[in-house]
Amino acid sequence: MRMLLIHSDYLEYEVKDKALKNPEPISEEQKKGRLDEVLAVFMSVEKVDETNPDEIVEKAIVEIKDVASQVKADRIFVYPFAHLSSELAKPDVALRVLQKIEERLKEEGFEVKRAPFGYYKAFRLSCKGHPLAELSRTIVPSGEAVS
Ligand SMILES: NCC(=O)N[C@H]1[C@@H](O)[C@H](n2cnc3c(N)ncnc32)O[C@@H]1CO
Repeated sequence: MRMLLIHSDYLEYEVKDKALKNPEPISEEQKKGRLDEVLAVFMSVEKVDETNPDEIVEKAIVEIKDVASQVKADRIFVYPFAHLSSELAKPDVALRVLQKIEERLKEEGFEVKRAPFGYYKAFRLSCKGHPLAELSRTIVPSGEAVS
């Protein structure tokens, strides 16, 4: 999994079009979303993650909690983003991983939104610009090589 973490004044999105034949079903309310004072986490779930999705979820939680504590963010935006890797996991695996990450972050006490999966979306983001405002992380299941 590749993650781009942006500490932001806000992130807002608007669903524009389907990017998959069968995108995640969403309500009218989910077609737009915004969080203020948020750690936006853009995530590409990778093929290698398919060997142990549950482990990837827990490794992602560790990394996100670490950055969130450093930048003092208690809101997280989980953002599916298929542009950080050329070796993407299948959509059904990727969606399950991202749904589980959302669920686990809520269990950890964060306020969380997750942008809809399988769509083209317009988004606006205001990066805070401090030294830790733009970070990336790469995680793989144990025993796998980072490509
Ligand atoms: N910017 C718009 C967009 O990325 N849209 C992506 C993601 O929402 C989602 N998606 C599909 N596969 C993956 C994956 N492996 N990891 C993350 N998201 C995925 O499906 C869309 C088309 O690839």
